[in-house]
Amino acid sequence: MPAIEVESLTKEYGDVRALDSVSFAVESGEIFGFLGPNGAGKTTTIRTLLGLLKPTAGGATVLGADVSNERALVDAKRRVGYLPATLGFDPGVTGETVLDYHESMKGGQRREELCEIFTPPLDRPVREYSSGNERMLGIIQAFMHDPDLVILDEPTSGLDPLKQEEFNEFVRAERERGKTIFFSSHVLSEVRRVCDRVGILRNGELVTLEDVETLLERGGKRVRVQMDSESASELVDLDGVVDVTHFPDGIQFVYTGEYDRLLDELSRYDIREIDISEPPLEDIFLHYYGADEVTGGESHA
Ligand SMILES: Nc1ncnc2c1ncn2[C@@H]1O[C@H](COP(=O)(O)OP(=O)(O)OP(=O)(O)O)[C@@H](O)[C@H]1O
Repeated sequence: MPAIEVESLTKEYGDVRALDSVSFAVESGEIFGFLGPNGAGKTTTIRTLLGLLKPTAGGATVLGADVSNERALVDAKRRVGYLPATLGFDPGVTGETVLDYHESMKGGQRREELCEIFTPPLDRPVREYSSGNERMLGIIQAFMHDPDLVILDEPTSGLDPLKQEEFNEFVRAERERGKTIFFSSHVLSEVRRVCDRVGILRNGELVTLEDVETLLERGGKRVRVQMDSESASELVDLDGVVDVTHFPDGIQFVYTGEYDRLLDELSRYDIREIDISEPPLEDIFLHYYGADEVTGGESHA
């Protein structure tokens, strides 16, 4: 049984269609990346999975419970952890009190262990917390009852790079323990390091659903060649050459065709230097999002 199953899910807010017939499944024991620029519909999907919003059409199940069946969902949610994008802890109480409250609601068998990895100043009131400390408190809260499924909405926002990496390592270890992680993000590079599969949402529609390796393979290779400009302008006519940038000393492009064809073509020219590398994930996403939206999303990353 999949941990999450979403079937033709549509959600409208008045005239705004935030989700348009979205379908996907998250298998038990995987880290599933849920990606999209701001406003794509990620939070709407998560809030529907948690029973906080009613679908306009279609539906979903979480750990086998229909999200429209309140009673079944309440039972299932005991085995679910949730880290919202906006945390909203009471600013007047200490971190310790926040955790006591959550422990009394759902249990806290992993609380101590988590407080050693993620280290917010528990004796201080939340109003004195940096955004990174507040995020760490949220992470402890989401995992402390050892849930089978954890839903994370932009989990690393506010964390410094070192803590981000510790968090990513922690999440990978959770998968090894058989847990399922739903990882919503618009930080593209982090998804590559952590997730097994990704669903990409754009304007409320699921535009792709595949494993991260395939996504990268389909993205082709980035090729930077130092050569004279006349040869460079001939090279761009080769099938599979896209996203071309000309430089005074040569050319850079993404190549999505057969490698043999590229090597044959290159052998015809006088090449001073060549560098072939994986394109940044951001470039791959250009094909899914369109340039404006990637630029818009990046500024938040
Ligand atoms: N309560 C609401 N009323 C009206 N429109 C809403 C409401 N909540 C969200 N929307 C709209 O629905 C769309 C999807 O929003 P949603 O918050 O789900 O996107 P998101 O992918 O989570 O974005 P972000 O990364 O910025 O949080 C957006 O166009 C948003 O403006």
